[in-house]
Amino acid sequence: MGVSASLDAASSAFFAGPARAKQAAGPLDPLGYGSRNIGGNGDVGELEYLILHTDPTAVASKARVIDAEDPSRVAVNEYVDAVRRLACQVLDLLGEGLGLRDPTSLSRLISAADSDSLLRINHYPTTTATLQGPAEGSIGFGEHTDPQILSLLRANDVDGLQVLLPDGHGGGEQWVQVPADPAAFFINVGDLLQALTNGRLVSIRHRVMASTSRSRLSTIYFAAPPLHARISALPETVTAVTPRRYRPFTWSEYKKAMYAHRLSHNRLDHFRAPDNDATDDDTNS
Ligand SMILES: O=C(O)CCC(=O)C(=O)O
Ligand SMILES: [Fe+2]
Repeated sequence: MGVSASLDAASSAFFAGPARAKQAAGPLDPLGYGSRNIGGNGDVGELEYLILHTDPTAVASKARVIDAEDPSRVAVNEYVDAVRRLACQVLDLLGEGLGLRDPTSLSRLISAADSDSLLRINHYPTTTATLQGPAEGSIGFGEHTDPQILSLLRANDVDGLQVLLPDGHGGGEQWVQVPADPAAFFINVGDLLQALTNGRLVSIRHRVMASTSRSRLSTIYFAAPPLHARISALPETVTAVTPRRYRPFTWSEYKKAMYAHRLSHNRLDHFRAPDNDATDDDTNS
């Protein structure tokens, strides 16, 4: 069985298990098992999920819950190793594309031994699997941007993911369905990558709509820097015409802002460079 199939099998078995066993992986502190409650500020969704820290010691202690048969937690560790390598390759290509003097400066942020990266496994149950059951068209996972650097999402063949495309032709912003493709990765720019590239790359708003008939299983690797990492626009992205948009901050500071607000909040707004406020697109009316 391939790396992805092994993890999917372990995840499906975990979510199909008794509530008591799932609760044993929680409570969210903030990592662990959660259900419906998807934010500290009243955000709810029609899903259950498991969040694991990706450092090998944390995987060894927490991944036991989805990998009970396997004492070395092979499924989770192998998956994390593979997606971390893929994330580094994507970041190196972006580094090249952006013309960075050191194209590896982005990937080095996430490959540090103390990186704060996470693995999140979401399970969106069907109507028959839940007591109340989601109504067709209800929100599975509310709109948000991913806060980290890069997200690598893989899901089964059940649709639901949508992205908010900016107003291109005067018709306003539009939610667009991302067709499910179990063989593909959906790669999301996170808020930190937007800040690091001074807004050249944009963290896109997305959400998941619930389905009543088939359950969606998605696995997302959130590539993050170490907590103390200083996030500041790469010098190559700051020019006379594109002045610094955000003040430097640490990932730890950013996480605090994240926990203080609702999921849908635009957290980067709190980190705007002071002298850039007047020149920004949305404040110059
Ligand atoms: O489950 C999905 O397909 C997306 C969920 C998501 O956006 C997230 O966990 O950040
Ligand atoms: Fe997300």
